[in-house]
Amino acid sequence: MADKAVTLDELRQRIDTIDSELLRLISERAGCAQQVAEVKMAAGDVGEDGQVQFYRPEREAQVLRRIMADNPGPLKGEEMARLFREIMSACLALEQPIRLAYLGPEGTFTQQAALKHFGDSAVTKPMAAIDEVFREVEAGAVQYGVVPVENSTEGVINHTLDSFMGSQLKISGEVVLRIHHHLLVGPNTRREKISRIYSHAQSLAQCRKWLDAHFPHAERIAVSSNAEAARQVRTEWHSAAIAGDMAAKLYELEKVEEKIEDSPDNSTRFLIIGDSSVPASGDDKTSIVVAMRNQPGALHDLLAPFHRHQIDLTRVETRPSRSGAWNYVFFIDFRGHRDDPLITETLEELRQCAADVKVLGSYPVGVL
Ligand SMILES: O=C(O)C(=O)C[C@]1(C(=O)O)C=C[C@@H](O)C=C1
Repeated sequence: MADKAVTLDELRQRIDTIDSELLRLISERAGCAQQVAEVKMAAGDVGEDGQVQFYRPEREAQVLRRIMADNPGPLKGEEMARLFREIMSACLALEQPIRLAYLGPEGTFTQQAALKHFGDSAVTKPMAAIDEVFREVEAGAVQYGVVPVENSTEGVINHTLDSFMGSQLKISGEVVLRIHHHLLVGPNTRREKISRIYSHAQSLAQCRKWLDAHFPHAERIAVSSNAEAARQVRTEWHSAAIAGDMAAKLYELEKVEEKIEDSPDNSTRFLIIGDSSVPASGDDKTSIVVAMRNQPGALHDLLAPFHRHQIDLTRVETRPSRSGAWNYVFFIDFRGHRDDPLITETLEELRQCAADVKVLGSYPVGVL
């Protein structure tokens, strides 16, 4: 005879017991975090900004990596890490709530990236422009800033690279977000009436083929952000916006069509900027900006130390330097931490041939 099937009531009782256990364990963890705060304060564990370092990016990356590696399933590793991300975010808020500025307005992908990286307990403040995010952090009004730096289809965000040139801020983390664009309309708009489509220029470019195929005659209007596009179309019955989930939710728009981006793996990388250096987490990246003398073979000289030491370059970008016409600087990202002896040696060799080398920061490779 087959085993008696488990009933819904029995399963719910089991879930209740497990939830009580989870509740106890999460509370115990939160109590530990409170003690961590006391230990840090007693030890005077201050960073370069003179403040106690409650937020520890390298430790958070290690916690999340371990959770993903040990996850037994059936939940996916990423899903489990997201749950732990929120637990840690709430634990950090008990130590001291973290304050962030991001490229706004509310509802942008940058806000989504900020919450993905820091969790929902972070206190966030939208800024109107990338350089304002830098200024807000420099002024000490917030501890960290979140800015976009490159998109997989549209390339680098020059404003962000240029802002680093005149700033002493360091990179303390990165977060990569899959970007899904939707065609959104307000409550009184019908699809066949759409004659204008608003979005940020980058998003219009990322959906160009889809727009050519489905709305070849609609006027495309570039505005300052996707969230601004979403705000605008709420009251325009003949208009649609291209924006993401956060903006759709914030402005209560209807999705006429989902995931209209031309490239299925459209993603944007964001940087976390702050005052303090981050110790090694075990899987790190370093970003530097290098000014080369204007002479033949400069690019070769620049890359040679990396090649010699077999260092994995993940990005090389060129930008005009601000010091005069025809002078360029290189933004370089590579695997490894500035405290690794191999990286220290590479940077030393680089300094011998470069006019200037500035380390923007070593930080954990994005986990989520
Ligand atoms: O380990 C620490 O330093 C903590 O403060 C604890 C904790 C956590 O909840 O695990 C919380 C915040 C930090 O950013 C890192 C980790």
